[in-house]
Amino acid sequence: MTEPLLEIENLQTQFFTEEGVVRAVDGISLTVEPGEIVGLVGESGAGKSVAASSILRLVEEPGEIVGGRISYQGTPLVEFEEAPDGSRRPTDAMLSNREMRKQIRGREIAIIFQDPMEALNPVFTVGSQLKEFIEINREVSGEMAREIAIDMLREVGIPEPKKRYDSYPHQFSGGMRQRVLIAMALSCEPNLIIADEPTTALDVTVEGQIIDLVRDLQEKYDTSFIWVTHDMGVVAEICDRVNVMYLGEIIEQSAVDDLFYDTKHPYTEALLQSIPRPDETVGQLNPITGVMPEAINPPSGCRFHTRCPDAREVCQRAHPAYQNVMSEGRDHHVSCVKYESIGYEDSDPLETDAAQAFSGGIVESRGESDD
Ligand SMILES: Nc1ncnc2c1ncn2[C@@H]1O[C@H](COP(=O)(O)OP(=O)(O)OP(=O)(O)O)[C@@H](O)[C@H]1O
Ligand code: NI
Repeated sequence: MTEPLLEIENLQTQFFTEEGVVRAVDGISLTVEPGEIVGLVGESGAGKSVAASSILRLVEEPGEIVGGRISYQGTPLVEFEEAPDGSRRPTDAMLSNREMRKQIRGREIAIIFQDPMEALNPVFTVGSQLKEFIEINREVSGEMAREIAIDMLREVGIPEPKKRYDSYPHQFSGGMRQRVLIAMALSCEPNLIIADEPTTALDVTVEGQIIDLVRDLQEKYDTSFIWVTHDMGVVAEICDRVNVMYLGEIIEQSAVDDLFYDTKHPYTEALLQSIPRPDETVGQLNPITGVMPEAINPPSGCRFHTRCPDAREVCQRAHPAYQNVMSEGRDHHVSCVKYESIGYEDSDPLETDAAQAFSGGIVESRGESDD
């Protein structure tokens, strides 16, 4: 087997706030193989963006990566060891901030954010920003960088790229701006692009066009992607493998078809139930009941037990192990008490929002964060 392009082991990222410690990413592990599109899916607040920015060590204050390991082609981007006094410190091998900036960001791993207006400066032309990015990250300048920039604009489907080079970001539509960001990410020919909900702000037609574009470019350049989304429909269209996140943890991970056709975790099941289908009216949709609890004080045992239709008494005590249960010979990881022999079968059912909803009761949102 070839070495994975990116390997994340037991990554933990926390925010130290006045209210307490937010365990935004709480021990996730995943790999990205060369040429693969790996999905990271889950509801708002699951920790997807924090996980994505941790990879490039772009976590903002008061956040900090506090544990685990990330390696890119064998080079440690994040790595800790125990100091003689028992505290935790970065290893000598872990890249410095300067090395991250000079060697990794942009050149090896690029990131595309949800909001192109935030990434593009409104006072400079689209072309000049793309050109500058190319000059900083590749050993080219002047006319050569300009030509590469125009080629990239053409490559991502911007019509009349020579003319549009001199346009300002506000003269582009949302979809076109997102194409510019994809051009920017691709322009340094990175091996991995992290795309954090790049199509969420776009309408469905434009979203479809961007997804087609990414699929074509992926085939042409063999770039790997980590695709962050809350939309299982997008996962089905674009991903090879998927990680499902809930409250800072990955609770299921498998090949995309196995996730859809051999679903193991009740949370994944609930996410799949909530995808709108053309043959169903909105009334038939099955939204997931309740809201995700706060990461600052997650539920005991299985973190999903408060909303799980299958929850039993044991689920509020036992934190399920993350284990490989296989789908027809392929790796399929899940953390759910049902797959352990710790007495799920003999345990009494729990009254949860979801259990009530499934028996026809009225579901009340238990959201407390907004009031
Ligand atoms: N700067 C911050 N300070 C404190 N907590 C933060 C900060 N940024 C993120 N968090 C917390 O970290 C957790 C994970 O947030 P994150 O943005 O990664 O979620 P997400 O899965 O990307 O959600 P969305 O789909 O809404 O983008 C949340 O509980 C969030 O409140
Ligand atoms: Ni996010």
